[in-house]
Amino acid sequence: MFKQNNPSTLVDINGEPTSVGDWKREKELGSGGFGVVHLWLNKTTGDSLAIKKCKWNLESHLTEKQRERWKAEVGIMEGIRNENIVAYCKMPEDLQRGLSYYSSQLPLLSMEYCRLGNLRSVLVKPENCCGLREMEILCIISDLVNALKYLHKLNVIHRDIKPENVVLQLCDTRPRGVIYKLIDLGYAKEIDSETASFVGTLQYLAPEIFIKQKCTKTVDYWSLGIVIFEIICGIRPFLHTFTPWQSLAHLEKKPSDVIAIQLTYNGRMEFFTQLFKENHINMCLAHLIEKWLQIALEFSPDLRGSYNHCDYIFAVLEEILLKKIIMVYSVYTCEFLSYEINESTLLSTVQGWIGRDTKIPIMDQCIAATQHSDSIYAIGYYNKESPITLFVFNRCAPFASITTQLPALIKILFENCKTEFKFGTIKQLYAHTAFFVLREMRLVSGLKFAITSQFNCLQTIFDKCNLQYAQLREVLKKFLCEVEVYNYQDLSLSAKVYEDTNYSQILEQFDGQMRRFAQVVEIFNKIVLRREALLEKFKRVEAANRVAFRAFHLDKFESLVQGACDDVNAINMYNPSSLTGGSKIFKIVSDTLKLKDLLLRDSFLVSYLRCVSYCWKELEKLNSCMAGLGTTTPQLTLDLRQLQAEKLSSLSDMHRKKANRTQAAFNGVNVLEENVAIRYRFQELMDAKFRRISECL
Ligand SMILES: Nc1ncnc2c1ncn2[C@@H]1O[C@H](COP(=O)(O)OP(=O)(O)OP(=O)(O)O)[C@@H](O)[C@H]1O
Repeated sequence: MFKQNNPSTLVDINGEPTSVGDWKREKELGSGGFGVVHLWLNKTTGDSLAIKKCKWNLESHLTEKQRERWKAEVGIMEGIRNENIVAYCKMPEDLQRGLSYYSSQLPLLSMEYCRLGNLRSVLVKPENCCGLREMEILCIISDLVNALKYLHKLNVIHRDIKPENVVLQLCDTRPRGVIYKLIDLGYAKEIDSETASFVGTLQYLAPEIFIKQKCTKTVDYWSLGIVIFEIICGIRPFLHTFTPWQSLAHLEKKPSDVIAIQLTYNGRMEFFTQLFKENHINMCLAHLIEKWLQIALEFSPDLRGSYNHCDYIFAVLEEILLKKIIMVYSVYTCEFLSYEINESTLLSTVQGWIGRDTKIPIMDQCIAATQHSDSIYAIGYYNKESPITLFVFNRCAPFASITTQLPALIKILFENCKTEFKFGTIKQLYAHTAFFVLREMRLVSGLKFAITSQFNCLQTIFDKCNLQYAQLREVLKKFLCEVEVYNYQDLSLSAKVYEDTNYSQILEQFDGQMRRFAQVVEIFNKIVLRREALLEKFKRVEAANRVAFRAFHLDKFESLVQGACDDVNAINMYNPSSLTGGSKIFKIVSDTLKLKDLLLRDSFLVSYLRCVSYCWKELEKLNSCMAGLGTTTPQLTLDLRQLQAEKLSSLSDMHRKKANRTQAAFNGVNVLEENVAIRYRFQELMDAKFRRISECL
């Protein structure tokens, strides 16, 4: 480290400043073809800046055009204000002075520092070898669309969209705490400029750039398509091991709906109209994105993306992001299902789709949800932030006989274990093995999540049952009170009134009412007994729930995932010969299958699920029975009141007055107990059952 003539600046051996006043060059954030980006930190204020400068040994070799491009980037960046494009930051004067003393004529680009690295560093993680998770993908798509729409509106084409040019920044307001930003507008240029030139990282460039056609916005559509495919599947879609020139001829010949071309293990060229199967997104979203990729990855720039307006391609993506896709986990078939829904999709419609896909008849489907909804519309269960919102169980059998699907390449390896695979295929085999173990672990975690949700739902139904039970008791008590008032008034009547025919008709009706009430009470009696039995059963389920998870062995799945990811890492980094045979893959896959099989056959888990199904079914029956009584009994009460009113109006004024006087006198006394005459009148109705239930009320 040398102190130079500027006293507050320190420089390294190459004459590059490492410290200017309070500012210290902390580390290199990355470098590309021409530039190198460093992190500068102010030790007093804690401020940070990412400063891009031309590589020191390159500057004198740059052509005039390259110099212009460099200056253009700084110029464009200064005028840009978009949350998904890295922000230009004016350099503090002292730092500017210190740095420019040692830098060339080329301007420095000072930007906000995005501390979470670039998208490439996320993609190279072994657990992402077959693509990122859905939520992350949706965030990236949304952020890139926002940035590109903005640039295109300003008539600027980025021309170098690739994972290295997407950086991650912390963001408190985002659910995942991350925002994605585009960097490197070094190749961006105003639309309507001259024909395309070779710029950018070749693998992401639109084909017309290689054949020197006019460069339009559609080059960004192509690169965006390649990036989106890569974040979903983990590899680029078109012959990812070929150079762009090698793939060009094949791209030219590809039909419009082809969104990927791959060499098979035996050297055949395979064309795909769908995403590679080894990815982590739901089927519903996958189909929508496949359709979009068909317009983004159209070979002809004239046809690519533009339908009837220039932002059509972004509008389609935005529409996809707004779609409501409900995620369902079927415990019976141990799989994830996904369905596109809207505000008017009925839950019964979704159940119909589930029935079609899982073969669980609707009447045997038991639906548990992460969020509670009594709505008949499926939308009540939709939650954008939650990966699964509905769990479906088969009341009749915990699990179907499940055959686990292996990735196609692994199947080929197992069927032809003597085949010598090329190194590229072996790498892919390890990636698919890691994908397979990750997927199986996700399915097993889904099952655990399902069981937890089912238990929570059962508890909610039980609480509802208790509430309904208490309400029903109140309703029945109220009815009994009405009866008491009725009898009470009856007590005060003279014999003459009893002979009144109209009145005796009312009495008959009353007797009828009481008989109906006796029936209600009889049902309630059964409810009491059933509820007690269920309470016992529920206590057992509660205790079993705590041990039901012991069969899951998620720790063992985790170590299998770790092992598979370590192998992916090793084969990508240093190509060890120990991994070239298929035995390691065979072991990981068979250990995973064994673990899953043990879980699905676990007798405790199976009987636990059966017991929950039984409780659930019984509770549902009980609740609907109570709901029925809950509506019948108030009606009985109303009818009784009506009878009372009729009775009173059939009495003369004198009798009514007498009745009221007596009522006042007997106020607060339990008439049913005290009055012998009334007890006689209703003794037929107050049979043993009835009295037992009255006591229990
Ligand atoms: N603002 C920033 N915050 C954090 N890291 C950054 C920032 N800007 C750039 N980087 C890192 O530096 C790397 C190189 O930056 P950049 O792409 O701008 O250089 P380049 O020389 O123009 O590259 P290319 O060869 O693609 O033209 C990026 O991939 C990224 O990892």
